[in-house]
Amino acid sequence: MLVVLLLPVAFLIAVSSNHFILMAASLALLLLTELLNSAIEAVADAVTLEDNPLIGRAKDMGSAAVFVALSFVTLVFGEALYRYFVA
Ligand SMILES: Nc1ncnc2c1ncn2[C@@H]1O[C@H](COP(=O)(O)OP(=O)(O)OP(=O)(O)O)[C@@H](O)[C@H]1O
Repeated sequence: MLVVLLLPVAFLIAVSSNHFILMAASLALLLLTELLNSAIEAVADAVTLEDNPLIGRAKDMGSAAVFVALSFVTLVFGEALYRYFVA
């Protein structure tokens, strides 16, 4: 959802085609990690819904991957918005 909303924003505030590609790539990375995290969660829940330290670890690492991708989106879009509105 966030990805769909931010893509037109990227198109509007990008200063060059390469800049737009960087922003679109950061969104694609976020979408990829979200999909893989959801896949890990689905497989983990299919294996067992009971408490299991390894499943907990797998889900934590999936969430951490999403956090890393989200941080990158924040960095890329933060810089672009700063450049557009302030600089
Ligand atoms: N079967 C399990 N065994 C041990 N720990 C679990 C198990 N299921 C979930 N957990 C722990 O609870 C946390 C939250 O799990 P949950 O399945 O709700 O994922 P989530 O990160 O909330 O998912 P979403 O990305 O949809 O918000 C996991 O990060 C993990 O630490």
